[in-house]
Amino acid sequence: MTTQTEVSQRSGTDSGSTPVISVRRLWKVFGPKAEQVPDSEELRGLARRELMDRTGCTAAVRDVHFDVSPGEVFVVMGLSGSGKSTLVRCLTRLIEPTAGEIVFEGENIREADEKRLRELRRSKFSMVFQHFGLLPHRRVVDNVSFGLEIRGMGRAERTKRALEVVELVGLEGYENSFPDQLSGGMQQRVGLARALAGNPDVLFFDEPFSALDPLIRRDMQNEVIRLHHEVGKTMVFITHDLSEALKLGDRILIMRDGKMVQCGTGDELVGAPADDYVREFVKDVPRGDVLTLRWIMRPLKDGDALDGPEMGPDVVVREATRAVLAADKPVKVVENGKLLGIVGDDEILAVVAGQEGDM
Ligand SMILES: Nc1ncnc2c1ncn2[C@@H]1O[C@H](COP(=O)(O)OP(=O)(O)OP(=O)(O)O)[C@@H](O)[C@H]1O
Repeated sequence: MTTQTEVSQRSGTDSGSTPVISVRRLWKVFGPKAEQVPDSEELRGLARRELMDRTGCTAAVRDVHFDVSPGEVFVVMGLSGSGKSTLVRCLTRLIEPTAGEIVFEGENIREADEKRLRELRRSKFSMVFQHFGLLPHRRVVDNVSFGLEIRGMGRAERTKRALEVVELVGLEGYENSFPDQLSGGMQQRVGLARALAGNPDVLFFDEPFSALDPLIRRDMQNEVIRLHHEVGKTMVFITHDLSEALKLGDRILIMRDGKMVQCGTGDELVGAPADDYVREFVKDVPRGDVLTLRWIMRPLKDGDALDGPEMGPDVVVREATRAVLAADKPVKVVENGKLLGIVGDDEILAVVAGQEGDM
């Protein structure tokens, strides 16, 4: 079994690359004299209700810190009111943070003046919201090129770029339609195309698919995965849906009452939930779909046969099940030539049986 220390080592500053976004001690407090809350040892620790009674303030984001690596899909998840939207809006200063540090590509965003912020929002960030915000009197291609027009790009060039991204999001043939002639899923594709048109460094998604029917929603999730493979953008994605978070996120930050409860990969959340809140979130997740062999392997024992097949520690249990059960010797879990542990029928069946027990 992977230990807690190994987990926190793996979920620390990850790949070692310079983060695109680095957040430290971030606070957003709404209410009178908000700035006194993060500075006061006494007020900082108060629960929501008490803080409201004492100061009239709500701490929507409390002392949050994380890094987002280049090309990562970073998901912020939590129940309604946990502070997800406020947190993500603070990153681009659509909401002004109360305290803390936000560094974007080496630049302290909190020090940016209005002009610089406008530049950043035009050229580096894009947002996709649940409400598409499309301009009803403009055709798809003109909706998509709208941001480029504001930047002062000429008609021919912006139309060319818009047509490229319209094709990228699978809307070829609908360039000249008006938004109200499109389904919800297609309108959200226009929203995606519009966000991609300016070739931003980071895409922010605020619950973009919550209003869509489940099947369309699944299509759009697959679309984001496909686009991520194709364009490799860094993405910050808000959702309150764990299955969406697990499907899309390289890492997931779980929030509760403005605080970060846990930040890690899907298998870390499912394999080592930080507390009962996270445990409750992940309790219905089919463990075999998320956990990897690293989580279920056991140490080598005297008498173990060592001539079984080899697999990597990051193979998902579901994908390994057939091969492990078919082998007449236990599978050796090997990483960089080093034997990490053993997985046999018992380890696999414990996960599969656990899953059945949960259903
Ligand atoms: N402008 C505001 N003034 C006062 N309180 C606010 C304001 N905006 C948000 N809040 C409070 O901050 C907390 C976090 O809200 P936020 O909208 O960020 O949560 P959320 O997790 O995004 O929720 P949802 O999923 O419902 O959008 C809530 O208690 C909310 O009432």
